[in-house]
Amino acid sequence: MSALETTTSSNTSPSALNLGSPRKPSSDSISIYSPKPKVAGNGYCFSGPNSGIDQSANSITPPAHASPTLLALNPMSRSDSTMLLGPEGQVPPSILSPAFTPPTTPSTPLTGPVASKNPPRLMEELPKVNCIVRARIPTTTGTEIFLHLYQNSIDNKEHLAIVFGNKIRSRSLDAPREGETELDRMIRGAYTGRLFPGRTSSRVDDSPISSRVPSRAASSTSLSNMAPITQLTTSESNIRTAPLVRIHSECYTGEIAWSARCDCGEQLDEAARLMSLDPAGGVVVYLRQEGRGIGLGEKLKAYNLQDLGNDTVQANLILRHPADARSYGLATAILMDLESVNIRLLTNNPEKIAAVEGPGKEVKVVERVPMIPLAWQNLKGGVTGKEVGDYLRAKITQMGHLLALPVDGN
Ligand SMILES: Nc1nc2c(ncn2[C@@H]2O[C@H](COP(=O)(O)OP(=O)(O)OP(=O)(O)O)[C@@H](O)[C@H]2O)c(=O)[nH]1
Repeated sequence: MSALETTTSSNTSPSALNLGSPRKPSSDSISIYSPKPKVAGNGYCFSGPNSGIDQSANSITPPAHASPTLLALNPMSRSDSTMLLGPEGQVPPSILSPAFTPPTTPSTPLTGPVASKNPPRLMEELPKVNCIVRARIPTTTGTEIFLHLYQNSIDNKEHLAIVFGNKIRSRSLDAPREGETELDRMIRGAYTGRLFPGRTSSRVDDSPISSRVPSRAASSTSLSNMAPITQLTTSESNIRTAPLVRIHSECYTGEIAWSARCDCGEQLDEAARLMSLDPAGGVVVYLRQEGRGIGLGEKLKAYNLQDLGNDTVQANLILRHPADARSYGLATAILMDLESVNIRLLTNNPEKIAAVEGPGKEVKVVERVPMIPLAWQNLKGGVTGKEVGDYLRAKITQMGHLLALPVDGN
């Protein structure tokens, strides 16, 4: 199913997929922890020599780039821990991973001003990015998008920019490459207008007017679903011309596997819908930061910990990951490459707003556009169920997301 279809997760309730509901930790579930730890002071130690656990791993030291959330919620420093608890009310080391697994996207210590509950991890220097190919994608909704594939100087992942509208261009893509022919340029997508059989020049849009990229932005399609906006300081005209931007972290489960544990698929669809209607165009910067940067395997472990009664933040911490292992330097660099430096950012995440602006304020968020879950607006197509409700609540209460809980508390 296309990520742009608005019905991705709508009718997929956990019960329809025969998923069990999360269990609260009970004395029964505690008994599965093996070997049984012996409490020593505030920590644990093992009596058996074959525990298989590195003793030094029993004290949890947050990684260097851990956000203050991690420090605050470090299970061994919390007297009121509500996490998966051992017999003495503490986290049994048998469920702690023996070592911290580095996040998949590098992050660096904080340098910028603190503007949110979880201060942003700003890279001291922006990574270098290079758009190596771009292609037109006609989509199932009728909107045409231009998919830009990026290489970068800090990881080997293929991060993407999904561009809506025909005003936004990549500087690195358009730059001439030594020795290339016009055909080479067209093959890598460095052309203006659109391709058609027999086209010979990349630079001149010699296509018939009737075949130019259709724009739904100019149509009279209703914007009634559009979320209310929170205005930041800048002139009205700046806001009107700034493209709508979504910095979206990869979520295999929410975008491909119909998961109703999160609203990621819904957010991607909604961002695409809004951008397809916006006269200023839009960009989805799609970062390969699965599981808030911890990777799919670790996220799946986190889901099991959530079914054992922990919330999304606690599960990460038990696995010795930061609550959020992402950084956004790549997004900043990609937006600069797309010459989109004044942006309207679709997010509820205060950390993302501050971080995407970059260490030298290379990008400016002139407006934040909230992403209110569709179900909370009584709109169709939203993800519903206990798991997504718990997840959204934890993002508000634990991660400071700028979202008001619905009045009925669901
Ligand atoms: N570790 C972990 N990652 C999750 C979980 N649920 C979703 N994710 C990942 O979280 C990322 C999406 O982040 P969100 O917190 O939804 O959104 P955000 O980007 O911080 O904020 P918004 O811009 O407001 O959506 C994706 O990479 C998902 O794979 C979870 O329970 N645990």
